[in-house]
Amino acid sequence: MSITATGNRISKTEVLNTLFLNGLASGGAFAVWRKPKSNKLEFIQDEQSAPIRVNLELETLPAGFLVHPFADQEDKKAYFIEASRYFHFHLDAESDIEPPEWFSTELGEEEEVKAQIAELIRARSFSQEKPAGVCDQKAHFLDLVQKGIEAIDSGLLEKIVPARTRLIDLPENFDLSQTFTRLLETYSNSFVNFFHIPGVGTWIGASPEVLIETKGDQFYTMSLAGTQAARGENPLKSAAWTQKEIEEQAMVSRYIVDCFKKIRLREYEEHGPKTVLAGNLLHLRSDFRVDMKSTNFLNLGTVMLELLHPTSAVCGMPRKEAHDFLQSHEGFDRSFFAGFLGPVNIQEETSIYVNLRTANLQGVNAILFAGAGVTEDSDPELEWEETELKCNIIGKFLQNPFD
Ligand SMILES: C=C(O[C@H]1C=CC=C(C(=O)O)[C@@H]1O)C(=O)O
Repeated sequence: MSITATGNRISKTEVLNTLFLNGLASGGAFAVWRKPKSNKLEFIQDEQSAPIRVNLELETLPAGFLVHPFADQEDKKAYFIEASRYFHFHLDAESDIEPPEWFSTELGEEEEVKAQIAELIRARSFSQEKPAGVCDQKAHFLDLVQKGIEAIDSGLLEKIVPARTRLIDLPENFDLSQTFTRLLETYSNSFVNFFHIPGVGTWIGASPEVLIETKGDQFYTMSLAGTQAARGENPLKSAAWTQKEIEEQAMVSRYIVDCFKKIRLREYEEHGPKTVLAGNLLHLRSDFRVDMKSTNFLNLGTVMLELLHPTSAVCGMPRKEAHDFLQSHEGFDRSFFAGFLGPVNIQEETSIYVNLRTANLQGVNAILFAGAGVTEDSDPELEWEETELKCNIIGKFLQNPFD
């Protein structure tokens, strides 16, 4: 198989293999993603090998891809993949993809290419700067949830979102393009993403949660919480939510409204909550929209990014106490899990997502992450099961993408 001339029919797998191989072989940073409900696959590459960090002033940044860990950063900066190359194509168009000049890379046989990508991942995916910690003991997580419930009962917290990890082996014949393809197919409502920043991290995920989005004059955010497995013919219609889940999601909405209040923003639209599907899971979601022009908040993206992260969907309430609680008791570094990531100023849109349903590739292993919203009515065993479901979202496709 070779991709050479413009006008060639290029399959999805060929495109993905080319993007991953080019990106990993370049020695620089790159990201590949597809936004929720979109058919557009996007690729960005920064060929310089030293990672860049930038201030979070979204409106002044060039086109690029932002990646920020869960933890607050002393310098208030985030990693940035600046677009020295940007490319997109439509996934439903199997033909007539006009590959750009640099795309004309001769690839070998598909099996050989897969093996090369797997080899490069093994060699390049170690993160020296922010290796994610591993904490996968069930007993530890149950104890953590119990401590969270006690902290809520004592009045210290209203809500807490403890997380855990699961360490898995990547298969010998690990197939990154097929894994990514399966995520694209299965999670059409999610932000399917992969990024590699040399020495910093290599992550793959399918996030259902927008943190902030700006398109022209419009600003969007959402509150997402409550989880159950999708069941039956029409899972969206038949879902019933418990009081615990309704309150858990309402707290995330309240957190967003409190942020609006802090900046005296009074004109916003709130829709929901409604039940939404993220692959085989259901969540409760409310959507918020603000007209940045009529409210005279042209930098609302930047302002809200600072106020919202970490939301009470991934940390808890009140924010500081919840953050301190997790630092003291969780037992591992979340690294980029529950941080945020996404494209900035690409075709006048900025879309930043919470980094959920994600895995950190580390050589021959992957670390999966999942958290669960805990309120006073939580049952530790059920919260553990919820994290199992969330870990499976990425885990099953890393281990067996042909299933
Ligand atoms: C923290 C996670 O999910 C959040 C988003 C949606 C539903 C959640 C929940 O039901 O607990 C979490 O707040 C995760 O996926 O690891």
